[in-house]
Amino acid sequence: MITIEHLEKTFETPKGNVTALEDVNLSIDHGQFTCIVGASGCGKSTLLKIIGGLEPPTVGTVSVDQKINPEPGQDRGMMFQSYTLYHWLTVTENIEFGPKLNGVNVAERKSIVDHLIRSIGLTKFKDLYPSSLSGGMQQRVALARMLANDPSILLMDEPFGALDAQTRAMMQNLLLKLWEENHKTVLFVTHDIDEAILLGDVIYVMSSHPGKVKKRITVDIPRPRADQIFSNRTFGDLKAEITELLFDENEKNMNLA
Ligand SMILES: Nc1ncnc2c1ncn2[C@@H]1O[C@H](COP(=O)(O)OP(=O)(O)OP(=O)(O)O)[C@@H](O)[C@H]1O
Repeated sequence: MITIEHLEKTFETPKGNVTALEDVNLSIDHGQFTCIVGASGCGKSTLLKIIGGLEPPTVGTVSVDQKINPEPGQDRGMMFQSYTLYHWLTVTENIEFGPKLNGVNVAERKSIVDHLIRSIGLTKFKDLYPSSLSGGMQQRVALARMLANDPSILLMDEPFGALDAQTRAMMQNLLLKLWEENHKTVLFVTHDIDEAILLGDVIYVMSSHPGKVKKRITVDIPRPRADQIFSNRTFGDLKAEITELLFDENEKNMNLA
């Protein structure tokens, strides 16, 4: 569904060129849950923005459903670590914002919003504004707002990075539940190795300066995973492997600093 070939991204800055990504090649199947882990600055966000059409590649191609280097589109929903809800709109209005913009009629909008608000467990909070919600609740609304446009690809940039451990575990379970219902294609950036193994079918470990794919790892652990995964032997082996791969990158970053 997504194929990336020889992707390079160089930013021109007053201090010279910064090559964020170099010769990145990867391929993501329809319905696959793919995680990207890598040291800070290895180009994870840049990669997601290029796939989302928010940044053009310098060299190479991103093909999404056979469209080459596509502009931003409804087929790709994005979610970020920072809380990005419209603070002047209620929970309901935030979720129905996209469908309304797309001219979806009132009855259909209501059905989309009711279903999503139930899925994220915020029915009682539907008329509140974001400022009255906790961080975890805001991210649940952000998830619902992304899903309201029914994108086939979810591009998620450390969406749970700012949440406490318990809220994060709850969000991971919610995302897995929704993904198991509809099997959308997910590209999920995280710093958290446990999270990547819990969620991903495939993990790309990136190296930095410039960002490249260091290793593609298949997570061969049966689903559902949430309850038993931490005692799974494969989990331990994968965690040790990824930790070692990232340790080298963090060392490299420290030496560059
Ligand atoms: N708009 C920009 N202009 C100039 N340089 C940029 C720009 N965006 C990103 N970069 C540089 O590209 C590199 C990759 O940045 P990016 O934010 O993609 O990394 P990241 O892996 O997502 O980092 P983090 O994990 O810290 O969020 C960094 O060196 C960054 O400084």
